[in-house]
Amino acid sequence: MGRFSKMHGLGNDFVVIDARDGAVEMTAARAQAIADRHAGIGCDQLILIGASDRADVSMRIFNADGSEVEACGNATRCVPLFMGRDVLIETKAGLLDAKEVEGGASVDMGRPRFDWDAIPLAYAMDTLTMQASWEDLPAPAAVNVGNPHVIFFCDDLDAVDIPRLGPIIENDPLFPERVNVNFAQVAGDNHLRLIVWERGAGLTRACGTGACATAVAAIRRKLMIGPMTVSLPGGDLVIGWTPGGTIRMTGPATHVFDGEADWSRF
Ligand SMILES: N[C@@H](CCC[C@H](N)C(=O)O)C(=O)O
Repeated sequence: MGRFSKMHGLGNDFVVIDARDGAVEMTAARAQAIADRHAGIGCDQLILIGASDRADVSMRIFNADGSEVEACGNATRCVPLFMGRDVLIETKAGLLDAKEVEGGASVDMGRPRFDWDAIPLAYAMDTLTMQASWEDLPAPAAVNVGNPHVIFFCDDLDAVDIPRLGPIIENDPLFPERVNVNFAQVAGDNHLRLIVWERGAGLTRACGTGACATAVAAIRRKLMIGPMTVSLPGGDLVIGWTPGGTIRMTGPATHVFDGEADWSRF
């Protein structure tokens, strides 16, 4: 039997497994089976905490479809809660410093990247105002914050058919590694509304890296200067970034319950 914790950041939920002893062998099929909300435990992402010789711990991230990815902002805020202390975390997106704060955590999410081949896109183009269009959506921006994001600043978020457009854009050949699709609306001074269609997980209540990428794109587009509040369906994050610097994300993290499972059954 192996132990796990069920955690979430603004309703973006995780099964977190301590695999520092190397006892859990994770595959795409196993991650997908555990994440299944009907036949498994259920989560948007499965998080595997491992040993690291460069940081306090390492973190591997699997989407609900089994794909292993580089970054997850909401899960990164859960790690200090899971470990019971501030932690330096080794991820495929680099070393991330996560500190507990009242009700959650604050994380340095590193430097965003904007080159077309760093997103990555299939061919060269400006990533601040992309020459790409999908139906009536405005020209998007693209930002890599460890993982790839495309961001649409919409006049009326409620008028966008996100469940239909999200998967079309996620799987467009312009994005060779697929993409997380962010639909944002300016809601006030230093305030954005955001709904995210996540690569490999679909609509989630919140996406931390999506909030970071969208805040950075809003600052690059000179829509606001930050720090800003990003309001997602699951609640609010505060994101700060100054050009050339790293992104600071602060927000809630919640430990729901602990459980035991026989991983060989998945
Ligand atoms: N929910 C996460 C992002 C998880 C990974 C993403 N779906 C991807 O495929 O890159 C967050 O809070 O950032």
